[in-house]
Amino acid sequence: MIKIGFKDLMLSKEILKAIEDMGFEEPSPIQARAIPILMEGKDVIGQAQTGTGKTAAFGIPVLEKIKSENKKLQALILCPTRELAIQVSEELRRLSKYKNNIKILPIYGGQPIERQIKALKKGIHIIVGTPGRVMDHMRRNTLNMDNINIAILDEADEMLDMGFRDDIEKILKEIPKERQTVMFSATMPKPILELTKKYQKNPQLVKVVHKQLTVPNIEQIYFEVKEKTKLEVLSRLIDMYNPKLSLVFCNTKKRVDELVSQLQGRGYFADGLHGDMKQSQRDKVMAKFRNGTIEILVATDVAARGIDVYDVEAVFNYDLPRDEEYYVHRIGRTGRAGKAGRAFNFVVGKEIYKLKEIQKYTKTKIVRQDIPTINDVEEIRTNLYLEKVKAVLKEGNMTKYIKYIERLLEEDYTSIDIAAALLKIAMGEQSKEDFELDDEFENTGAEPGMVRLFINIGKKHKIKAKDIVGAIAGETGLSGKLIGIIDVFDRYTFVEVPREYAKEVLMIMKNNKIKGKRINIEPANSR
Ligand SMILES: Nc1ncnc2c1ncn2[C@@H]1O[C@H](COP(=O)(O)OP(=O)(O)OP(=O)(O)O)[C@@H](O)[C@H]1O
Ligand SMILES: [Mg+2]
Repeated sequence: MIKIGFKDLMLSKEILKAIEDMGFEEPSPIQARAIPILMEGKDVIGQAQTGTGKTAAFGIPVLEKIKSENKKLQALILCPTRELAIQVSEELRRLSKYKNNIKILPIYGGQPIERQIKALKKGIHIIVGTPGRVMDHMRRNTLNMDNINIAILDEADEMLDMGFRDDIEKILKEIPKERQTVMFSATMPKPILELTKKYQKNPQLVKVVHKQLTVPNIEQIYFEVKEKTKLEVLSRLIDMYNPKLSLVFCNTKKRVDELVSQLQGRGYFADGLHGDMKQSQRDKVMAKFRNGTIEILVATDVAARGIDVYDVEAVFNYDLPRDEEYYVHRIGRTGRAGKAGRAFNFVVGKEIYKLKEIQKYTKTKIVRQDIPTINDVEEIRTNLYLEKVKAVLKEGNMTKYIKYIERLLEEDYTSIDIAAALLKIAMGEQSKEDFELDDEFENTGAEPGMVRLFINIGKKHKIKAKDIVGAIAGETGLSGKLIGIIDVFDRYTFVEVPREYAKEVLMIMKNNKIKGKRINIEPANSR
């Protein structure tokens, strides 16, 4: 088969330049096949696996079709969630970098409608919106749909599903009939294909066929767990694999909130995303996740469709999804654009049958693994350190350090003992086992095995419990789950840490700052 390049797709030089800036070397299969058909003006049903560039597959032809000198609205893209509407409009902005007179506007609920109306008045060529808000504008007559000649439904199956179907129908009825109608998704359940007949004219089915519905570069694993142990298993997996970013799916908003506070309590940088949150809050969380301030995003299925965040290395189905399609979309948040990813599934009791259904539907094998023991976590952690040591050895450049080690060798220590001692320090484990209890740690009122530390955080602080736990975990290198928080009171708080770590925490945190504020920390018995 001849490889098609972007240059073969009859694109304008502005688009080709933007594609190059974005680092796309060659079109993905769905792009190579769908772009020419869309450029011809035909209706398309496009299906291809998650993370394979469907956005640009419809985005590039849309941008090429816009006549920017005409200040009228010419294209409408509908997306199921606000986060996706924002993301798609960002991708279009990047693609239109050198066609900078094309105006693109995302419109979604939660944002003040007046602001959107004002922006619309300036002349917008492409709208990327959620059905609800687009309907809102239609009712207010703030959208002139008369010149739209292409309508795109991203995540078409989800959008046509239940709740949105009426809205979509009303919106499409407002758009002139001689339009192009396009639908894209990674899944196209049969009943939905039948529905498209109603909206599309002689649609071309562009399906990038694969045996599996999910991408092969995602390693898929399941664990048989008890409901009670899910949190512990999740923590161990995160400690073990140390993914840059993780996405954890729960089935309800309540479960999301619960898990977020449990993870924060264990010192992880976690936050939640679900439909009950205010838009501004949702935007903040997404932005923090994209820039890595939040490392674990716990979400309902609002984050399952279309969301493209670069460093998501692991997806957890903390609760198995209710239907098979959602499995495909959820795990598809990792392993995007050819990168590797891992998907972990927690299976409780009879849910194993559900998992079998999922495997049948996706035509993939999800491999069973034993729950990692604390020793496994330790083993993997150690391996990570040893890998680091090897990397430094490979780099060389150690003359300076060799000199120091020679001093110890002269004192009759063996090199193997010295190396072991250094590793112990590097792994933050020095003096743990032979730690002697000082009197100051007696009677602090903590749980058995723990020591309570008093922290004075001063007046008018904006420090939250999770900041404190997070800072202690970060500064001391102790995994956050070893530290418990009691509560943040007016000017002070207590934390509980395991006895063997108390001295170390105290030493490191003395004169330390949390959120830029100097804290005062001491054993709680002196209170
Ligand atoms: N030709 C290409 N070469 C390299 N990267 C690409 C190419 N096309 C798109 N990408 C990048 O791949 C990532 C995934 O693309 P996109 O979000 O469009 O996937 P999708 O097919 O819509 O997935 P989903 O089904 O999850 O919505 C994006 O970061 C995008 O910028
Ligand atoms: Mg997409």
